[in-house]
Amino acid sequence: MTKKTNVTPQDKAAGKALARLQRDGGRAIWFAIALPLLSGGLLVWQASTLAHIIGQAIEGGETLPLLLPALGLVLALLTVRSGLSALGDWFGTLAAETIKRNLREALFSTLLARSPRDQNLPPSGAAVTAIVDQVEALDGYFARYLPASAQAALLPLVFGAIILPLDWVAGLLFLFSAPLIPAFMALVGWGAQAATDRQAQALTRLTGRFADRLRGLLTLKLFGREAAEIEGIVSASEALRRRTLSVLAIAFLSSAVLEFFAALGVAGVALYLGLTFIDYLHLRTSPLTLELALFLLLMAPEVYNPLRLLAAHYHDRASARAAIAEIERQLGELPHAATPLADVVPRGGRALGLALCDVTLRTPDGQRLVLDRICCHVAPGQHAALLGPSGQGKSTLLEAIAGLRSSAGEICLDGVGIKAWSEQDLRARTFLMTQKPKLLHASIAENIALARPGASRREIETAAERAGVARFAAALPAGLDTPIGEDGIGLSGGQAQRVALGRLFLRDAGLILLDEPTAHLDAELEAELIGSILDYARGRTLIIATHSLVVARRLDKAWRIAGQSLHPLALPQARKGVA
Ligand SMILES: Nc1ncnc2c1ncn2[C@@H]1O[C@H](COP(=O)(O)OP(=O)(O)OP(=O)(O)O)[C@@H](O)[C@H]1O
Repeated sequence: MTKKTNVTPQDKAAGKALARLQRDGGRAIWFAIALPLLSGGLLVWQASTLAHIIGQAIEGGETLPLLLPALGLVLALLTVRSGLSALGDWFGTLAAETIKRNLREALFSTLLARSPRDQNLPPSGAAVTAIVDQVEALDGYFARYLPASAQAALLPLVFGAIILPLDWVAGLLFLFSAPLIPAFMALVGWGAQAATDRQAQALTRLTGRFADRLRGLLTLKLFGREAAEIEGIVSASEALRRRTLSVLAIAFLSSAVLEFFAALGVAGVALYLGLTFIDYLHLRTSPLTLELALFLLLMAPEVYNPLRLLAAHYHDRASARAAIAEIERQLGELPHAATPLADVVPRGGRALGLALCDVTLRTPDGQRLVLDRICCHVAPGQHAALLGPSGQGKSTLLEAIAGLRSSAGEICLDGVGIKAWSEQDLRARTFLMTQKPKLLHASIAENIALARPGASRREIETAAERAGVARFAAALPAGLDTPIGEDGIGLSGGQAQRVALGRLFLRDAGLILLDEPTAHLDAELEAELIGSILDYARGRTLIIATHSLVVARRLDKAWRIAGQSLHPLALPQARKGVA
């Protein structure tokens, strides 16, 4: 088995990304780091005052009333330090929440800005894990690890430097033993990063598998594959369990190393003080007072405390680096800022003419040629049909015209290449209904209104009427307000198709692209809906991909896709408005 023994370029990149994200924490992160340091400074004052009180009470014979102001000071210091700690924690949480919120916004907006047909888009389960779980894994790094690492780097040295002039033996013991602890911890935790990386990947695999199988639940049930799938999920969970345990084993081992050395250091100081008091050791030039001995004893655990804190949060660093690597593996390089997105406002305007010149389209994976150097022209306001056997490229062509697929050659809308069209203008002026339009988990009315936010109830009802939705919605318990499940559960295939088609009538598109809009409908309903579509598309350009010659005959012209080419078809035209 190969073990990571060096800082890999991936680690370096993750470190840089974390440093960049840290800036999003603003001042809060600096307060989260500075307040515990201040509290650490006050600790020296508190310990020395307490040692003074006990020393004066036992060696100086001072009475309680005389010591009351000092006792009050200790109490005040305790209160202030607790306040500083709580405030530090609060700022740490605030900074971490701000960083996570900004990162989620940036990741999600960048994901939304990409084409849904992008070949490199991660599976939805993996994207959810990256944006929700992996971003959450950064919390401990900013809220706890960063303040703890600053305390571990500074406080033991400061405490050691304060103690050194008071007692050189204890000072040297602290100054030498404290740095040894992180060194040994680093040795023990050498493989921690690799183990945490493996754990993050196992989590993505498990969630990805879960999300995928949930979507295909019906298919699994129909083929009686539930037991096999449970086995698959159990083995993915088992892999995650093993990887989590190996991360925990490293964390426990490095904590044990720390505790061992810290206990040794405190015991060493106690032994040295005890032996000095009973005159076995004579390493000091001046006599050891009770006050000084108490101060040293009180400070001894505090020297190691910041290191203990660092050990407790050390895995947060490994988790954060693994999370960054996993996010970048799934979603690409971390975006610097959120991608500005604005909802498209549907716009009216004249019909858009379409011209294809030597257009070549490949499958999304780039492996196969779908259409080879095709040319055609649809005049503004003309209605055209795309026919052809299954799998020949009708959907691919419609999606390319809508700017969702990359293409070679020239696709021009209104005389302008679509690459020159802004995403906003393209969406505002075109309408594409895909073959499997997505319905959201919302009411029928809300699903239709998706096409025009702010549409009035009257407009939604008219759209529902035109799409043949109103007829079946009237029989539902809440009419158009009836909620539908994910993917149109609760509606028949043809009903779901009509709800999606209802969106067309809320847009004022200059180019309408419909992919088999009547695939699930009987002949009568098909004729009725095509009539409604043609009526609405008067004065607009319309292209319908269909297998139905009846539909194609009602349009102005038709092409047949076959053998990677586009062939004009002369069909006897049906009288407009008549099936
Ligand atoms: N994501 C993908 N990755 C690889 N190949 C794909 C992908 N999507 C589609 N294809 C391939 O592209 C070709 C064209 O598919 P397309 O969906 O455009 O055909 P179609 O004519 O619309 O078919 P149908 O009439 O069945 O809807 C098919 O051979 C299909 O296998």
